[in-house]
Amino acid sequence: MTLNPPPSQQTSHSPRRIPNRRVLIVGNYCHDVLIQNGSVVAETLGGAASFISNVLDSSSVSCDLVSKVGHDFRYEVTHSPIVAPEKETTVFEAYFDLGIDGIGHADRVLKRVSACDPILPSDIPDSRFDFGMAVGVGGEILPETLEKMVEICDVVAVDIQALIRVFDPVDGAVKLVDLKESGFYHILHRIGFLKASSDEALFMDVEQMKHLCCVVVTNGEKGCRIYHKDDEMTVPPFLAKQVDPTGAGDSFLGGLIVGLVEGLTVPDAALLGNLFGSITVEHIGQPKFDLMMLQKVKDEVQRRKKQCNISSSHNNDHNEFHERLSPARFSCVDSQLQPKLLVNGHSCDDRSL
Ligand SMILES: Nc1ncnc2c1ncn2[C@@H]1O[C@H](COP(=O)(O)OP(=O)(O)OP(=O)(O)O)[C@@H](O)[C@H]1O
Ligand SMILES: O[C@H]1[C@H](O)[C@@H](O)[C@H](O)[C@@H](O)[C@H]1O
Repeated sequence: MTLNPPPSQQTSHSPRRIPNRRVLIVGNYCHDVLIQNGSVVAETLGGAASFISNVLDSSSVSCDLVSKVGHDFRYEVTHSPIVAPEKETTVFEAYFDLGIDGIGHADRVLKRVSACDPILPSDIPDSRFDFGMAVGVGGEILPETLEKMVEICDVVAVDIQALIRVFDPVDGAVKLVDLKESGFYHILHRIGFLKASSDEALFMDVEQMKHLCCVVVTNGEKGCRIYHKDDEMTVPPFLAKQVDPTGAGDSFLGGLIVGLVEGLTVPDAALLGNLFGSITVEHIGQPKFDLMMLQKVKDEVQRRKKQCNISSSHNNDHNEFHERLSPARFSCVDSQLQPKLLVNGHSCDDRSL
C-alpha cells in the first residue's frame, strides 16, 4: 500500500506565478486548565494550533497561523494571534477524575468555559498554500472558513474536532454531533485528510468518508489506522510513558504534515505523526523537543526518502523506518522531569486511584 498524498485540490488558480507558501494553520489558541481531585494541577497554552505549530517550527517547516485570542491571552507565541480586545481567550478545563465525558474520553472530561470569536474567511490571507490545516477546538471554524481554505490550499487536512464539537449551554461540557449533521459535510469531498480519534470516529461513517478523502483514526497507545478508498493499514505506535494525553492528536497531525511536506508517503508521514504524538503525552502542555532528537529524525526522513527513491518495495515496509526512528525518539528529555504526573488520568505516585 502506498497511500500517496491525494492529488492537488487546485482547480482555478493555475498557472501560478508566485510559489505557494508552505502550510496554513487555522484554529484558536486557548488556555488549558488541568484539574484533578478538585485542584488545578496545571495551566498551559493549548489549542491544536499551538501544538501543531510547535511541531512544525521544531521541524523547520514554515507556516502561517491564523488564530484569535482575547485581551487576557497570557502566552508569548512565535506566531502572533489576532487579538479581539472585547473578548476573552477560549478556555478549556480538563477534569481528570470525573469519569467518561460526552465524547467518550475515559480519562478526562472537557469543558469549554470561555469562547473567543470565530475565525472568518476575511481573517485568512489571500495567498496560496501547499497545505492547509483546519484545527479548531472551540467551534471557531465556520463552514465558510473551511470553504476559503479549500479554495486557497492545494491540500487541506481537517481535525474532526473542529467540525463536530458542540458545547453544553450551562457548563460548557464538550459533546459531539454526527459529521453529517455538522454543517460541514458538503465541503468534505474537497479536503485531502480527515483526522479523528477513535472516540470521534464513532461520529462519522468511515466506510463512506474514505471514498471522499484519506481518513486517519488515531488510537492512543495503539498508534493509528489509515483508510483511503480500498486501502487501509495500521501504523505502529512508539512506546511512551503517558503523563498527560492533551495535545497528542494535535502533535500527531503536525508530524503527519511535516512528513507530507518532506515528501514521504502517507503511512510514513503517519509514523512521524505517531512519533510526535508519543512524545507529547510525556509532557504537560507544549513539549519542548530535544534538538538531537529532531536532527536524528530529520536524518532518518532524508534516508527514508532516498531509500524509497531507489526501491519502491520499501514503501510497504514500515518496520525498518520504525526501528530507526525509535532510538532517535528515546534520546529526548526524560519525562520524569515533569513537575506533576498524570498517568491515564491518575497521579503517577498513586496509580491505584
Ligand atoms: N500512551 C501513548 N503511547 C504512545 N503513543 C501515544 C499514546 N497516546 C497517544 N499516542 C500517539 O499520539 C497519537 C494521537 O493520540 P490520541 O489517539 O490519543 O489522539 P487524540 O485523542 O486526538 O488526542 P488529544 O485529544 O488528547 O489531543 C496516537 O495515534 C499515538 O501515535
Ligand atoms: O489544548 C487542547 C488540545 O488542543 C486538544 O486537542 C483539544 O481537544 C482541547 O480542546 C484543547 O484544550
